[in-house]
Amino acid sequence: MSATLDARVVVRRNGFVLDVELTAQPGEVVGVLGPNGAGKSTLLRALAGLQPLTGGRLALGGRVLDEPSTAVFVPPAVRPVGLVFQDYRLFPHLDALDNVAFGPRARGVRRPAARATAGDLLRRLGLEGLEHRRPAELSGGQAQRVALARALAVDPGLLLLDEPLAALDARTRLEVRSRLREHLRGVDAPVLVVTHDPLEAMVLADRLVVLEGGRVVQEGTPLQVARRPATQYVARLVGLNLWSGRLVGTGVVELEGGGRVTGTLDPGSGAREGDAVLAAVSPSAVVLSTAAPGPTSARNVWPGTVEGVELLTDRVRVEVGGPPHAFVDVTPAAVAELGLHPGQPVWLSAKATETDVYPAQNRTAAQG
Ligand SMILES: Nc1ncnc2c1ncn2[C@@H]1O[C@H](COP(=O)(O)OP(=O)(O)OP(=O)(O)O)[C@@H](O)[C@H]1O
Repeated sequence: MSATLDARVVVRRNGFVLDVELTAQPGEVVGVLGPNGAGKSTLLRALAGLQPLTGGRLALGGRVLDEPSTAVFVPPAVRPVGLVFQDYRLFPHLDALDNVAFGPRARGVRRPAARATAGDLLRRLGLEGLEHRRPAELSGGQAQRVALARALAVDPGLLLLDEPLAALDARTRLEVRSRLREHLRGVDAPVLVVTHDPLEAMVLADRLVVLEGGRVVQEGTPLQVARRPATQYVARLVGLNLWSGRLVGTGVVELEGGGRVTGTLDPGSGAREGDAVLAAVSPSAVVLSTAAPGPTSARNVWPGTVEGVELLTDRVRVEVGGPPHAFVDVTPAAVAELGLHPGQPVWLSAKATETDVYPAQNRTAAQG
């Protein structure tokens, strides 16, 4: 079935308000990212019908599934929605084939036809030969594919996946992630993948929707989001320094927390003097020194104090209080040579060409 998802999901509960507009095309994979408590699960549950809307409207292919104002509510069991739970929730007493055949059976398809559909799906997902294994006899990655097959068996108009790789160990996750990406590419329905893992979202999704506090704070392709984070949360996820302020000259930003930075502003961005803008720079593009740098080509030079030193896999990330506050990546050798420690005064510099300046309201920009 191929249908467009068109929803405004409003759920009010115990002081928490989720209010999200969401559209997705057949074949499009949308990654929903957000910190704990942002409302990701609530959104997923609302789309599946496990959490009724308190406002708004949910339509799939023009058919209304939930609309409180008109008292329309299609119960989850008969919704054309496939859901893959984080822990898969396969029936332990049924083999893979009957787990997958369950959905069509529950919708009235006769056993031989339901099993034939299930067999086809298991083959498509590379599980031929495992039809008669029970969940306990499958690896994590195989169980995940059975859960995906089960969700696809009802030919869903919308496919939802909740943290699809969370139950796997780190080593398996890498392999399963690329396979899952291929499988999701072949689905002829809008697909929503909820995750708090940015890498998972970037790899699996065509488009990202970032939720914070029940609202969409950013939307765009993985590349747009990674290059131009709209909030501190997103900046942390994609590993960039992000400062907000106002544009006071060509590429010059007066920062909210004090100080100025000069960056590169895309002339097509439409930003004018006085506009709220963001400046982003990679921690690897900031240079740290213990003495004031002499003449330098870097337009941004400022003093700060080391607040923390953290070893990443191959680099050391130094947190420096400003203003502006910054994360700086240095080599482990540099930490030793410079004797970096908390409380130490240092100098930072960053080139204007490495500092990206863009309008703060980039939700609409990212959609274009
Ligand atoms: N069953 C519930 N009853 C009442 N409030 C709830 C319930 N489940 C979640 N909440 C609240 O709703 C808000 C959104 O929670 P939700 O689980 O949707 O966030 P999330 O983004 O999925 O978070 P996480 O990444 O931690 O799973 C939170 O404030 C949470 O405390």
